[in-house]
Amino acid sequence: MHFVKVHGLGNDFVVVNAMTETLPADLPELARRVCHRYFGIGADGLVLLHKSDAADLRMQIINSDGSEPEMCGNAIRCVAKYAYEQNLVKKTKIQVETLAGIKIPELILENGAVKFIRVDMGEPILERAEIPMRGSAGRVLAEDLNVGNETFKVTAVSMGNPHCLIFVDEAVSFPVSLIGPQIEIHEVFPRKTNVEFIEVLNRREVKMKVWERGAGETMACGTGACATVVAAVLNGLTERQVTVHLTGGDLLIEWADNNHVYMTGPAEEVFAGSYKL
Ligand SMILES: N[C@@H](CCC[C@H](N)C(=O)O)C(=O)O
Repeated sequence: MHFVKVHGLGNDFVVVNAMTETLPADLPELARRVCHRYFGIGADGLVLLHKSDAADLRMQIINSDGSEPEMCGNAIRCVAKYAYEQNLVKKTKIQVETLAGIKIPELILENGAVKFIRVDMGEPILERAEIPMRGSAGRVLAEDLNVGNETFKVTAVSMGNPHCLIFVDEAVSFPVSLIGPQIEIHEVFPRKTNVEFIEVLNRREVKMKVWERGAGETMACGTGACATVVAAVLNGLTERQVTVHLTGGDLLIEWADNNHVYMTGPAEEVFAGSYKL
């Protein structure tokens, strides 16, 4: 199976063109195998490119634990760059079908090369039941969540996939890998959740650490950065255009007046190879 290893700010993926490669039937098992850091290629997720009847192509992502999320912000930037450079599409504004609907990455070129990708991530979902999160109807804003013997103030936002956002005094020293997995599988999130720990630096900059559903702590999360800014605005903490500093680098996020969230950041191809099925 031919693949390309890519990353968006260290959030890394194995990309396979499923339009030309023959894949085994058990895709969750394939994802677990190729993503394994010691016995496989090593990645946070497996990304498959398919033909689409509704868009230029369809992106399917499978987390390293074999679960299938609705959307991935860092992967979609990598996919857009790959599709353009491999001539799978011959335009700079690409429609990509995902389980969270059609998203639109736009390539920003410098001297003919892709420098950044700006993605129209669509509208955030704020209604509790649609995130989904259990409890009475309405938005989830700075609401108490009991985790073990601690209580956190959480805000919940879906960018197609669920995010539980917590503002903390210091992101870098926060015990992400202790608290993150407990919230990921908390009973109030019926489809589990991604968890973000956010330190507000000023009204235009935040630091964020993430525990991802199905992948654990990663160096960056694109949908998580978008959800972070939506949560920060809703809590009155930042402006609508914010630089999100992640472990792997920065994303510029704008929650625009048309209610769409725009994410701008890089994508890199690291190497290509073939994997023995
Ligand atoms: N890293 C991604 C999100 C990948 C999916 C996530 N783990 C989930 O299960 O929702 C991003 O950049 O958005």
